[in-house]
Amino acid sequence: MSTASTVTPMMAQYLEIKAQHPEALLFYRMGDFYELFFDDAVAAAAALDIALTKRGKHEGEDIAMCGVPHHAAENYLLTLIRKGFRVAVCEQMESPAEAKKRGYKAVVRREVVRLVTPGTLTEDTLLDARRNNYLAARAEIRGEGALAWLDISTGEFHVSPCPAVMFGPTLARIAPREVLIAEGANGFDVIAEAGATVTPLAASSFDSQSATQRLLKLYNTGSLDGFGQFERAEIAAMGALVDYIDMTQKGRLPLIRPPIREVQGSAVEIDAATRRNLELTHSLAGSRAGGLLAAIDRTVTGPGARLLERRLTAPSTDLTLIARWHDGVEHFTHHRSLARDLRDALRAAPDMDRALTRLSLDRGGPRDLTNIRDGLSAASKLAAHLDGSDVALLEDIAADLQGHDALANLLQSSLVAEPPLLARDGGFVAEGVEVDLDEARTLRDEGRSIIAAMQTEFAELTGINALKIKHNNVLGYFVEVTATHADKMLSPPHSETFIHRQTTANAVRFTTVELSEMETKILNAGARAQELELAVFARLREAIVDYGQQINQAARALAQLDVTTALAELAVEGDWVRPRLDASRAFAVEAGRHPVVEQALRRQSGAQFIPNDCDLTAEDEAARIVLLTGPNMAGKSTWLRQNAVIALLAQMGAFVPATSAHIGLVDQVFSRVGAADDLARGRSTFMVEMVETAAILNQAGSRALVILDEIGRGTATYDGLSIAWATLEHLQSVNGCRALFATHYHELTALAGSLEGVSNATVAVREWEGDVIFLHEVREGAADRSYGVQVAKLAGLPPSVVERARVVLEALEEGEREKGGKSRTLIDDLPLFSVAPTPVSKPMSQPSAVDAALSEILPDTLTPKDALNLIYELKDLAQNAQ
Ligand SMILES: Nc1ncnc2c1ncn2[C@@H]1O[C@H](COP(=O)(O)OP(=O)(O)OP(=O)(O)O)[C@@H](O)[C@H]1O
Repeated sequence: MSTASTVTPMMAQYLEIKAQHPEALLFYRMGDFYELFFDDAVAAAAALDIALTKRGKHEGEDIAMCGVPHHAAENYLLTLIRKGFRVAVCEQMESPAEAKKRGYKAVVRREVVRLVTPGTLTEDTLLDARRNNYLAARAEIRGEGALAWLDISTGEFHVSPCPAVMFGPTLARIAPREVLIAEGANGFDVIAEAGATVTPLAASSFDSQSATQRLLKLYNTGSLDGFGQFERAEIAAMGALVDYIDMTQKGRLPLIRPPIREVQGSAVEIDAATRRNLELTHSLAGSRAGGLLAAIDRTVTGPGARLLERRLTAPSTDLTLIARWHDGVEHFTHHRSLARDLRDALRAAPDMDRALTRLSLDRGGPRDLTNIRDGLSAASKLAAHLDGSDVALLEDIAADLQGHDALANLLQSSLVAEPPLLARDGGFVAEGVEVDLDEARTLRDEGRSIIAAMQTEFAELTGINALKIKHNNVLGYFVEVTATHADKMLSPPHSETFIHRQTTANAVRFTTVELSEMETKILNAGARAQELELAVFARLREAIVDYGQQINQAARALAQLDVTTALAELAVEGDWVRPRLDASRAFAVEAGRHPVVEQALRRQSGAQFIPNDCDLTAEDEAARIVLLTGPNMAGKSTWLRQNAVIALLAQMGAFVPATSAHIGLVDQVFSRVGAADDLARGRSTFMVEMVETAAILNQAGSRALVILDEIGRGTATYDGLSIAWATLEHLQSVNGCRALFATHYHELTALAGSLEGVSNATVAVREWEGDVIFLHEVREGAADRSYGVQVAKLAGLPPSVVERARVVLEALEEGEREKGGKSRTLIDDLPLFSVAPTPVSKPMSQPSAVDAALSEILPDTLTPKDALNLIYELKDLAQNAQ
């Protein structure tokens, strides 16, 4: 059977378009629906949980089909993107009527106007207002790597050299949704591990020469030198991004800001494991609630929240910049009512960056125009509030916030207060902006009353009271009189005005030049009003896009103000202090707290967090290490992590939860927890621990802050102890960094005496009636013992097990004392299996013979002699029972 003949022209068009987008689901527009066919339909119906139907046959088989209504498409898109699909949106490029003009059987022309992928979203409904949505690209040229990343929804564009070892850590920091990589290049696993979608591109997208051309064209400039000196790999990565956006947006490029080149070392280096352990943006359980970011976020705008996350995920190493941030926060901690007013005004500031991107892609609506209007007006109000503050950061913010009156006024006078969502609905341009538009709207809205007025006018003119103006689909508007008035109307002078159209049994119908003009006007008025409004829209859109750079600047200033006031609020609310930062190697925190644990304690039990000091101040280039011992649950991990968190908060420009903090700049933070299960990556617990420890020992420099929590516990005692021992020595002698090292190997505490810069600290506990009470106080010195048995008891281990453990422990300790720790003999000596554990509570069985005898005794009836005999009897019974 010839298949070609069975393919309808429409299906042929579908197949042709689909063939160009095999990797995406094709949303094929048919009237008010997007239809999906074949395998796309099957996949989408399952993913969206919608009905799968059939439509005709192809090659003898039913064609599977499903569809989503055009007006609700965004929600469906969102679900599909979340589930990892890409979608090619194919629109009708002409109306069916236009197609017909080309021929009876002509198929409506359709084109893919956009490819929707996780990294190229622009719609508010598809995006999280408080998070950036990055698309990244990694290029490598002759061993030199680079990463470029771009949030198309805001236009932010960054690039940085990125050697292979930094690929994972950088991805962990920026958390892109989608990463482009050359086909056949390395790094797929790293991207997958970072939770991003991998999109392989042809190597030609990464060609640095065509990349340069693309970038020059994008910025309409003759040279890239104005943006900085880039390595070839950086240009290739940026070029690939631009190429991909061109591809997905089908030739429309959004406003992309000039790339900001990040040099290595400008931000604190934090690898993926450290981010996880410190729970910077997500808790260990994977949710944002419970992470540090959620605990410190007091921002009131989406752009502010995004900036806060960028700051926390990449704290600065630039002392001047950090001081500038701290000055701003400090100013608002002293001017609290000003901060409150500013925050109230900020709440009204919409997300200008995202509105601007949509407008530049011609995907915006009237509300994007009013977002810019309201954003600029909020900006100028805020600038007025900031007048007179002599803090450099705030002066710069104020400067960026003002001077936009011309555009703000234009938008103010052109737009209604609350416009509709879609431009084609009309009604967003204010009255009085365009005479023609006002007239068109009057005609459209008041058409009927104008016709009614005309009817009165004609009735008066002809003296025929029964004259009516009517409308039908064949004639349109017409004047109708009854047959009795026909002659009068058909003879002069009226015949000059009224043109005969139709005679029916009872009536005669006419039109007039004025009426048909009016009809055309009325019929066209709606379309014309729409057209005029769209023209105003296009004009305003252009004015905004032309002014894009200044809008971005104002939006950035708003975000900075939001972050600065939010950090001030956090500081006031939690009694946080401004840290002292300098180029020394100090690390002295007094009464530090962990913000997340503190908040959790308050919420759960109302318990107070016990503040603790930390002194890690190092001499010159020497190492400084505190070895922390103490029982489980005492608060070791909390103390370790709170100090790393305090350093990061300080360098992101925040105040810190302490009564004072002096921190010499930190440029790397490493945090490792021993024996963290990492089943997801399929490595054994101990292997993970060692791989991660190796990374620290190989990378940590003298400005690193290292936190090691029970390293070595993933293996046998002596192996673990030896590894912990050697690790500590390496940190001290080779890395020369500042480190906190929590361990349960008490043997290590001896190193404090022999290794320069190593000291002991312990978390204090008190013992009371055999139980342990946690004081959560970190003190100098080593823990005397581990209290593991007591902690086990607290955890609800059966009393018999706890009791047995206590006996074993005592024997072990005694053996150790007597035999110098030869544990093999010690264990041999222990009657480990010779005695069955004593059950503390007896099973609910029959009463014993002694019990039975006792219950039968009636004491008042016994003589003294009987009583004595009974005692002998009971004793015998008891002995026999054993
Ligand atoms: N400074 C503190 N003040 C009050 N409570 C605290 C403090 N530090 C820790 N805690 C409480 O103690 C609990 C245990 O703390 P943490 O996990 O730090 O102990 P740990 O010594 O590291 O225990 P493990 O060795 O078992 O991991 C915390 O969840 C918290 O509720």
